[in-house]
Amino acid sequence: MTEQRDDIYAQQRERIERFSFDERVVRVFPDMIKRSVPGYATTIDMIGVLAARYAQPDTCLYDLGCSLGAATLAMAALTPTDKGTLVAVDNSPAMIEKARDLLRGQGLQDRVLLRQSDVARMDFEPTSVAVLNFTLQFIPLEQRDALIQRLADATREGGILVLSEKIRFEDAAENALQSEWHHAFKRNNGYSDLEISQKRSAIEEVLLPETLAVHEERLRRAGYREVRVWFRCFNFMSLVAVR
Ligand SMILES: Nc1ncnc2c1ncn2[C@@H]1O[C@H](C[S@+](CC[C@H]([NH3+])C(=O)[O-])CC(=O)[O-])[C@@H](O)[C@H]1O
Ligand SMILES: O=C(O)C(=O)Cc1ccccc1
Repeated sequence: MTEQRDDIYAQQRERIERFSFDERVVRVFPDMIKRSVPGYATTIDMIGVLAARYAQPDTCLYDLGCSLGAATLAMAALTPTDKGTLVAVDNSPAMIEKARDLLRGQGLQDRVLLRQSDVARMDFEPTSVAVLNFTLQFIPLEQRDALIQRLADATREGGILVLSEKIRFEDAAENALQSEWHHAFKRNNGYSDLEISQKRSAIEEVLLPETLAVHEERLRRAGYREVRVWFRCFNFMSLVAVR
């Protein structure tokens, strides 16, 4: 399949609408995320590695906010079929529709349960590996504590949550510098200043980054015993929290 280039914000727009995961975004999503999130491919590869290490039999392996199922594919490739049931969830109908085609193309339609659902409202079965790979950042702030608490409660002892997020820095100068580096990354990946600035307006009220300290504190409060940063690049990071 040829990947479609993301040119959604290339033309000057009169009005910038709130960013949403609609058909237009879905069509260019693999290109968009690769060119926008530093280290994205590494997070996907290591989710496979971590799933292989922490998956327990008779549990679910959750990919929450799965988009096109990249993390699910990585987990499926590295975990034996008897080590947990793969469950991939997203609330965007357009994402789910395309993810279903992609999973079928990989022969994984019977191995992966694909669900269209709001992860902040769903019930969790016992789990050993849960993944929120750049998803929590889109959940309303007031719903985040309860979601993480319900996930922690559903996680078996020794199980993990992989939490990847765009982060904010308390210190304004640090925040500005890290954002500037992120924009430099995007410019080097072929986005123009106009694209960068229009996309920034579109995601402003939709993607709400929190500080690393806020994430760590929430995870500890929910009952995760160990919380470790395993990856960081500019204002993007990924944590492993062990129950
Ligand atoms: N409340 C919600 N419930 C379910 N899904 C949601 C919700 N809010 C947003 N989403 C979904 O979360 C995904 C975020 S993208 C994740 C990348 C993927 N994890 C990947 O590893 O490729 C990250 C990004 O685009 O920066 C989208 O598919 C949304 O529809
Ligand atoms: O593009 C950006 O500036 C981001 O912060 C990441 C992103 C990636 C894909 C959808 C929305 C935000």
